[in-house]
Amino acid sequence: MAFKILISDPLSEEGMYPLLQAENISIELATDWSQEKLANQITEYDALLVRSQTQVNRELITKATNLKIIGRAGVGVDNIDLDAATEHGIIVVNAPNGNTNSAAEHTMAMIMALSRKIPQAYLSLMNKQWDRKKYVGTELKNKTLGIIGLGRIGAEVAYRAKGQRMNIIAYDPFLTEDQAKKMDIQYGSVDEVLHAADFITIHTPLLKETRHLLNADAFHAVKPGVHIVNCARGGIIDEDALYHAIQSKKVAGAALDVFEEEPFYDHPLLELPEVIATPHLGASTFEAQESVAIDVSEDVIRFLSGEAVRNPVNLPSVPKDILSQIEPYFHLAEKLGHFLIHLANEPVEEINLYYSGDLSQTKIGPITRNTIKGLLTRHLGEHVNDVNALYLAEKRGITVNENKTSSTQGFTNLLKVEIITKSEKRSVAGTLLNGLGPRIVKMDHYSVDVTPKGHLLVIHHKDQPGVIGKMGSFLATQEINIATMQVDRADIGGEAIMVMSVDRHIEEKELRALEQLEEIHDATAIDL
Ligand SMILES: NC(=O)C1=CN([C@@H]2O[C@H](COP(=O)(O)OP(=O)(O)OC[C@H]3O[C@@H](n4cnc5c(N)ncnc54)[C@H](O)[C@@H]3O)[C@@H](O)[C@H]2O)C=CC1
Ligand SMILES: O=C(O)CCC(=O)C(=O)O
Repeated sequence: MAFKILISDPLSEEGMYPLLQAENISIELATDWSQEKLANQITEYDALLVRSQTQVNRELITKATNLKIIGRAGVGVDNIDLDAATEHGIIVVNAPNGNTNSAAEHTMAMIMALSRKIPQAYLSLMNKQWDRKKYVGTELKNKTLGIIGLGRIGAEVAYRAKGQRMNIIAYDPFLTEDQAKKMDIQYGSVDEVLHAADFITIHTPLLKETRHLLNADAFHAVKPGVHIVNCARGGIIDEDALYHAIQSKKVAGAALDVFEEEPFYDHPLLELPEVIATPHLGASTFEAQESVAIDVSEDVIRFLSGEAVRNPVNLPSVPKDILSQIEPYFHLAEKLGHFLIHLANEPVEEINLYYSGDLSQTKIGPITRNTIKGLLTRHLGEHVNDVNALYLAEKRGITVNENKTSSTQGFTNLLKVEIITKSEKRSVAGTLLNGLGPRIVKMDHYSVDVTPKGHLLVIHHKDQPGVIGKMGSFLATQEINIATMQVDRADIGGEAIMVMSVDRHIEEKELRALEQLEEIHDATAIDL
């Protein structure tokens, strides 16, 4: 059978070589097609290969009635509607490693161009001016580089910046102090990075939690005269806030490779002389493009020939017959993982899973992997799946232990998940209640009965009369409706918890306002 492959963003010709060599595959280039033409023609194709430009949205996917695989030649899959692809049974693969080096080099080029005002000086020279006073720069040596997101690219930037004799302070939710020490860099919280850095560079994915990570509050906290670099994703910086921070001279300059909306032909930030920019060129080198194109081409060929792919983004790895036996536990496990990671105040070093009752008789490997997936997705994004979850945990130095126990604590099946960080142990346990579905029944040493779905609010507070009333009034003033509420306490008058399910997402600033109430120790919002 011959397969038809459509390539809708420019890919390296050398990188397409595996496809050109493969039997039974024909390629069509659609780099100049409009989104409309793409939507009209997509039904003819078995595979679609893209970079970051093509918007593989639900509308396109719905029309792609023959599509089996989407290959993303690069890391970020935010231009692909993964839920729609999964619903339509289309596998998405990416190339997470091929452009790391180029993106790190581009970041260094941006840092250096920014510190020495090279683009501005070049423009001035092109305008026939020889101005040596205006373009006095700043040395990098002995300056502090703050790195937010120390994954593949962030870590490569750290190595290179050390070569410039910069001091490095970094924050990543998976970075421990020990790991930082081994890399000879300083470990810091986001606030510490903001306060200490002369240059701040971001290398996180764009996630719910990283959207507008650098906002007006963050620019308020930074050192005056800081330089900002973003070669990760537009949207991680609040562009309006950056504009005002530069205008007020709090931020001395910014180097941007990525923007909230791309492409654009006119952008307010580019009217500021302190801003230098490139049109999303981080991965645009011959080497990176060849490498990512080869990686996705090979995965597409593997998939169309019935072989296992190397970089699946949304592929369920569990065979259908096993999945049908464990499916309800599978979902419970992912929710438990996702719930628990929100209780971690420090990087997780160890994850322990305790299976008991009926669960100890089932195949637990896939359930463990889905728990880890639930835990990691919060910070690593949608490319974590049950195929790569254990590998990604190991890469971050997290130990995973599975245990089968006979202690069912009265439930016919129970999965307890425990995380250990440098200074604490947190846990959550869940069960499948016959006829009632999944429930979270323990949070640390407290007993609860919570359906793991929707918007949850977890509060630690002092057990005393009136707290529940105060909470209710506060939420009412924010027009947040409470659907269910659970309360438990350690001792009368001691530490207590409330777990509520509410009708909408609770914003960070609402949580901080809640914590201003005297009896509330901390408030956490979890969307499951
Ligand atoms: N400009 C360009 O052309 C390119 C951009 N990228 C983008 O660069 C970014 C980083 O890519 P990789 O390093 O390959 O990804 P990665 O997955 O290896 O690293 C991302 C890191 O961000 C961390 N993180 C998540 N939430 C965080 C938070 N709230 N605060 C601090 N750290 C957080 C994660 O723990 C992880 O270690 C992605 O957004 C990717 O799409 C990647 C390649 C080229
Ligand atoms: O395809 C490109 O050039 C963009 C690369 C990128 O942003 C990524 O891999 O996340």
